[in-house]
Amino acid sequence: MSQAEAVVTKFNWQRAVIKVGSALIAPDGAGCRTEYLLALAQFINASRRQGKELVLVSSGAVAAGRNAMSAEQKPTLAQKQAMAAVGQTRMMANWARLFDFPTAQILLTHGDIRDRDRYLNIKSTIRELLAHQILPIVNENDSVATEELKFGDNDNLGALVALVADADTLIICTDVDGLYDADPRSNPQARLLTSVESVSKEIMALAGGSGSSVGTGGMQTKLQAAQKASANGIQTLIVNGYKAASFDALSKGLVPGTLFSPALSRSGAKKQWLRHSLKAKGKIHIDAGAKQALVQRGASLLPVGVSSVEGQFAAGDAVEVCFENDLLAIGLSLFSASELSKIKGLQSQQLETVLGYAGHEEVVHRDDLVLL
Ligand SMILES: Nc1ncnc2c1ncn2[C@@H]1O[C@H](COP(=O)(O)OP(=O)(O)O)[C@@H](O)[C@H]1O
Ligand SMILES: N[C@@H](CCC(=O)OP(=O)(O)O)C(=O)O
Repeated sequence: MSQAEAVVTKFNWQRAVIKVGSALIAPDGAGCRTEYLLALAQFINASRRQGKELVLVSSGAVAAGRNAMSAEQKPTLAQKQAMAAVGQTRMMANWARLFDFPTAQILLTHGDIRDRDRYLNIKSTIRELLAHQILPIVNENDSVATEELKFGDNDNLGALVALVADADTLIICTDVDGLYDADPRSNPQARLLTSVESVSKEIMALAGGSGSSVGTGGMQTKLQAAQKASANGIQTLIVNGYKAASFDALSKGLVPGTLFSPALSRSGAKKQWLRHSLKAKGKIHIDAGAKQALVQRGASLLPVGVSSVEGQFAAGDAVEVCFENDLLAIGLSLFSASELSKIKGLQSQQLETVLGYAGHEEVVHRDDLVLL
């Protein structure tokens, strides 16, 4: 399908994670530039003015720090980690120049996402930054990531961030127009696929590795990310970040590259995850006022509406939310059963005195709650 036909596809979104590859940050293979980031920054500005929310996942720390060190053509892992440590601050300064609102840095390892407490903290941090109109910029914490702690590539990190940030869309900006039926660098006859319903084995087989000197993973990791996102009800777009026209199209709700459909709705995916992947560890019984807030207003569950707690669960565990013994919802509790027993029925401003620390205001945040 031609590029002209490609822009006919439309898409809707409200909260997106935009992943930017090293090639856009460091088009010369080292250092960082704003040349290819201006159109993206304009898109971010325009989208925010429309009330949409964005999180950036930015690669490029290693490339941005490359010039600061004398290293061989093929640096060792330790050298790359040192380059990332230098480059990360340079890259953040480069991003900050593009926006007249605050940006925030979040560096993650795989271990952070696997650890329940850290996972919840990352989730709350992103939520809070978005609520304050601050742009979170995420990268892998390259200086501390060892093999077993590594995401390895920022495409898969992008999919996980989309999940943690509760985004509906993942936009991967790279140096080609989207997914082709063969690597376009080596096959000039390759054709662009404008939409993909499901990331099947056949689709996976189309992807090759990275063609650039700074990229990691090539199209393979982008398809893995699209697969992960799709299974979690998140749509993925792969677009050419070098072209300002890509961002013009995105601003108009048009797809300038390849659109991967979600396998199910976001709420359906959440429900499946909460019901089947996570076994509920306990029950929270709520009063009539809380039931009304949850069902009619889609509100978060606050301690004031909790009447009793059943079972032993830790913060981050899945729990059932019940009203008069009817199962109403399932969600992730931000408090352990013992903490919740102490704060049930209390107003938000009383929590700190009882718990001895200022914690979450909600027991179950509405983003982590599915009505049944
Ligand atoms: N089927 C394919 N369609 C498009 N690009 C492909 C395909 N197979 C391999 N590639 C390569 O993937 C590269 C993009 O991945 P990568 O270099 O890792 O970029 P980034 O730094 O944006 O993550 C393209 O430049 C292209 O050479
Ligand atoms: N964390 C690394 C990025 C690794 C990576 O996935 O790069 P890319 O393929 O350009 O998205 C860095 O900041 O250099």
